[in-house]
Amino acid sequence: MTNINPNVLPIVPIRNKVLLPGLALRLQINRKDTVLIMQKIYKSSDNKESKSLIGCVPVKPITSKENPDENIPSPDSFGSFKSASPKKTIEQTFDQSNRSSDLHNYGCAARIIRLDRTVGGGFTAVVEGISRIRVDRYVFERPYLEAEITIFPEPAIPHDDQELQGLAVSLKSTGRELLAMLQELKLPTPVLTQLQKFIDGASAGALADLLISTVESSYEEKLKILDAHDLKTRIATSIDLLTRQIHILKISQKIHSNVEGKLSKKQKEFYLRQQLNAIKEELGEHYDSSTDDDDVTDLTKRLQEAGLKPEADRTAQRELKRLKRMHPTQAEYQVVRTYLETLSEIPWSKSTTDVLDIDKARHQLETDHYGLTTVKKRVLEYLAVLKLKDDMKGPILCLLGPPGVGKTSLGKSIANSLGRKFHRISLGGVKDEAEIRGHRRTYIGAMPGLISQGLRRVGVNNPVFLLDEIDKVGHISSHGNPSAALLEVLDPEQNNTFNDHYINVPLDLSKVLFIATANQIDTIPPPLLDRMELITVPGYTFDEKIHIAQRHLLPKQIAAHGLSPNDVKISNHVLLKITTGYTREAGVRNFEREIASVCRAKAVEYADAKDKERIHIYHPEVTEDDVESILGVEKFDNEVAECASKPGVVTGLSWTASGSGGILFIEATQMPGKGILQLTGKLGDVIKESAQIALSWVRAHSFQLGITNSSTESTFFFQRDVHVHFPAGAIGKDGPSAGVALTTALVSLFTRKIVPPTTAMTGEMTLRGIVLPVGGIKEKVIAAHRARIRKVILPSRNRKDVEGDVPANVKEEIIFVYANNIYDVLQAAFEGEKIWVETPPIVEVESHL
Ligand SMILES: Nc1ncnc2c1ncn2[C@@H]1O[C@H](COP(=O)(O)OP(=O)(O)OP(=O)(O)O)[C@@H](O)[C@H]1O
Repeated sequence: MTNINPNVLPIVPIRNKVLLPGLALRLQINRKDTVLIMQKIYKSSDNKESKSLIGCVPVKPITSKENPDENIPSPDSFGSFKSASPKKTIEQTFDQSNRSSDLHNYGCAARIIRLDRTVGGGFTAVVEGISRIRVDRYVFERPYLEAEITIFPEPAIPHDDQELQGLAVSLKSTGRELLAMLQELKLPTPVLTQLQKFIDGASAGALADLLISTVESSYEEKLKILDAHDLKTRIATSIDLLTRQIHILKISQKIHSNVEGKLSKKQKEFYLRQQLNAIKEELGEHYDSSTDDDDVTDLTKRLQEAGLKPEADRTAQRELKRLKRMHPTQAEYQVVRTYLETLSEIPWSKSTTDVLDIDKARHQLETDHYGLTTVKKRVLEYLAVLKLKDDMKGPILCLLGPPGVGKTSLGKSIANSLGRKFHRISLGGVKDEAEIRGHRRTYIGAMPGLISQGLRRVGVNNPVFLLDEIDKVGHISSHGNPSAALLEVLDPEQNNTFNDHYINVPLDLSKVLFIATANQIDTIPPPLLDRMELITVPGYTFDEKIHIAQRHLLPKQIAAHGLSPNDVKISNHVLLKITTGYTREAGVRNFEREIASVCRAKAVEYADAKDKERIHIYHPEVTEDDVESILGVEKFDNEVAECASKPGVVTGLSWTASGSGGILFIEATQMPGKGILQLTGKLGDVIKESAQIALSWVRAHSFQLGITNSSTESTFFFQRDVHVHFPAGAIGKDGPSAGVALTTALVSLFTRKIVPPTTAMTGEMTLRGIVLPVGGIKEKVIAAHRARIRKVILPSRNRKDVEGDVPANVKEEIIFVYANNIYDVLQAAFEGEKIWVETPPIVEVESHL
């Protein structure tokens, strides 16, 4: 880190103002330079003393020829002792256009005591003068000015210097005289007390600086005081100026007393307030009111540039008028200012140009994501329509799928392919309608809603908004109904006049391309669902995951860890070990995390070898053993193999709440009792009813299945209780699709016959034993494949789903058995074992016609 040498300081040119030691000044600063200077200052934290020092150097005065208005006394100098106010248009900023040759030779070293952002994106800094400096040589001018300086510490008055002693006494008495005049003006006591304290306590040099800054003087006079590092000259000049001011005050008081009677109470208050501000400002206690004026001008300009819609413009003008009438210390001032700032930042008419090149878009989608064919196809159709019709009206796409399957990154890729800006709005946990629609401005701490904030952030009115986790948005409550607000956002017929309570003028969202994502469908309110076109993004098979890893995740992680593609090589079988042994998910998020851990370890190894100059011993290949030493022992065993076969246990296929498929073990056990069926595992009503149906069917066919000895025996089931449990008890389960698995589990329990754990099943069963089709087949089958299931028993009416949707490699590795009725299921589940003593009756097949 570099130290700031106190003899070399960054130079901040200031216009029309002079900073003197002991005084504070507010500067408006052009952003680009500030960032650079601030970086320089704050980075060099080693040298605390000089840490936040800058040199404030006034710009040379413009001669009256160059600017004839400059030396005309300001009209507000009537009796007041406000310093000659700079022309409002000339800001006391430092900007790139100032060259060293424009600057005065003397300045003041200052410490930055506060830094605030302004509306225009710049900064204002409050600086405190420390000591006079002379600029000896500019070290460089770009990107900001920096100069070698000489510091002039404040000299003490030597005891034997009679002349200086005398001057100091004279300064104090002139100061007291000025104070007496001010007391007559009835200024507030705290200000006067402070001034009194200075006069009594401050050294002559400091007092000269302070008093001079409170009297009316021209820029040139102020520069003269700045140059006067010699005490004698400084005190003498100050006495002159003070005496002149006292004289002016006396005259003005005379006029004032004549006029005062004619002033209304309001005018008088205004007049006194002006004076108070001037004093406070000079004492460094007050904001620079010109800054606020600049704020308003700046706001007006920005509102003009924002191209507001007529209705918004009317509101803006009305509020601007109110703002101008307000005093900045009023609490309401900030509220109105923030509101106008928000209005000016909404992209009313700014938009990006769409790149509607289907071929390019196809290429982009293909490069960013592996697989996901349906989604890509649908997106391209969407773009094609957009190209032909030039209108975004149409259903909102909703990507539905488990976490980590690339829904968010697909959204980003769509935005990229369209050449649009992308913004993600996370709706998970949004319970309050105001979060979508904003708070009314009467509310303390009111803010615009997520949609308006998103527009503000992207700065254009045609971005791609990804409404993430739309299924987690809250429903009606005491805080309103966020999903109803979303409905308005997503409705192409209404969203050109979306009403954000904070903005309070209609916003046009019709150019925004909304894409929603959801993990599950059940919790999406039906009206919202109705507006959206669902595109399912199913979980990946191991094969797909390995492709994704080789093509996307691994190169991404290698680059993220500062390595080059040849520095880490992971073969497919090692990747397979990572995904099977360390992750259990439908998507690839954890897989990516584990790959990142491997890359991190390789990065350390690589850097180490490089440091020791033994790069030749570094091996880019990652072996299975490396994986174990980096990631530890495998977290997940082969799920199915782990489960020993037992009577009463059957592997079912589920569609979990997270939207992914999964396998689940249904456990049934019996005990002596009274014929009670107990069900556990956080089950919904439908699944409970399926269990009842299963038990009834088994009881009805108990003789046929060899469970009871005669078809009339009824005691068997009355002497025992049956308990069925669905493990992972904390996760809610529902739906009819466990019907066949439940029946099989009960048959297995009572017949003591075993279903191999590598056989899984799904399907609804009627009381007559007919097997009905269920949903989510693709996800369930993919999950079964992930869990190394060999045989899957499915309703025969689901055959088309397997044939149409399931990836070929999965189909190759799994045996599918399609069942019309429960007898087919039992036959397949018990793998040809003889399960019935009597030939099963022919079950008639339901007609679908
Ligand atoms: N098919 C794919 N091709 C390339 N990368 C993918 C694919 N699917 C997922 N990824 C990568 O997986 C990571 C996780 O994806 P992303 O964050 O988009 O998941 P998500 O589905 O939005 O999850 P969530 O529902 O939790 O928000 C990203 O780095 C993404 O690039």
